[in-house]
Amino acid sequence: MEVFKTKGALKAYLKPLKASGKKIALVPTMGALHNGHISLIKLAEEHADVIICSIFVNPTQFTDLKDLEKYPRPIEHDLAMLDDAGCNGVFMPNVEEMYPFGADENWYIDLGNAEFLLEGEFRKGHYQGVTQIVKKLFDAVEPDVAMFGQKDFQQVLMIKNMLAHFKLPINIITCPIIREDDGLAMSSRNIHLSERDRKNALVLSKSLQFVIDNFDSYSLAALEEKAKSFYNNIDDVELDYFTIADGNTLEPAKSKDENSLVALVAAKVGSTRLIDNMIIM
Ligand SMILES: Nc1ncnc2c1ncn2[C@@H]1O[C@H](COP(=O)(O)OP(=O)(O)OP(=O)(O)O)[C@@H](O)[C@H]1O
Ligand SMILES: CC(C)(CO)[C@@H](O)C(=O)[O-]
Ligand code: BAL
Repeated sequence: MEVFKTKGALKAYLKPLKASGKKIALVPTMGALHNGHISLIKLAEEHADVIICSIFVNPTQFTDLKDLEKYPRPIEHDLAMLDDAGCNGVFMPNVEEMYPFGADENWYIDLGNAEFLLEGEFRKGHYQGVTQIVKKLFDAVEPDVAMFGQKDFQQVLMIKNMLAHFKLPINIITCPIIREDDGLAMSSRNIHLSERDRKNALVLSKSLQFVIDNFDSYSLAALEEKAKSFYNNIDDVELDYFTIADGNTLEPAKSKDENSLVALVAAKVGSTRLIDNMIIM
């Protein structure tokens, strides 16, 4: 497995591969890898010949400095996992490589109204930062396909809107959420959970599963209310939102007949903010 710290070295590696017709997949990550990330690498193997994983903790998408500072960076462990998974190349630039004129460079694109809902409401400007770095990663790799996890449901929508904005010919593949045996969605931030937080964190997947299991039994409003009641009286868990939304607009679903329905949740468990979702249809 090759490791690249600069765009130049990465492009030099990819050029002959592209010239010989190889298809390139990009798997963007912020590192601290787990089996969710590895599932993206494995799925990429079904869509491309050469898999590039990027590891970059992007400062412009963090709205909370403490969250950025404590983001885990176990780089040796990450490289070993990627090598085992059969990844061909890792792009791990530093901040100067991605933001040569400083991380405060200008960036704003219209991502539609969904930018301001859910995560966008609680992490203002987050999706400008995400699309800014993903555009830079796309420019560096010029992949045929790029893999993203459904766990960040809204992120996939925002990246598709960014792609439409720039008319980029990249196939975006959304990968299913990989969970621990007890249902907790894998996340790099899970390592911050204390033993008690780890148990409490199950409320996210349980409340979502409740909606899936009882969808035919209650109205949308009753489903949402009952799911939210899972969060009453759990010490140290603070619900940011629980919503059943239209999967295309992320606006609250008006009826069960929408083309696409998804239940999404974000909650602070102890001091760790987690998100999760389940697609209803
Ligand atoms: N449990 C999971 N299953 C499948 N894909 C996942 C999972 N967790 C993260 N991903 C995807 O991996 C990619 C990189 O995500 P990232 O590096 O931010 O990891 P993460 O675990 O989501 O970390 P955190 O949520 O703490 O930021 C994203 O496309 C994300 O949606
Ligand atoms: C897509 C991404 C790598 C951009 O920094 C990040 O938001 C993530 O890991 O989901
Ligand atoms: N996985 C989404 C990246 C973030 O939380 O900033």
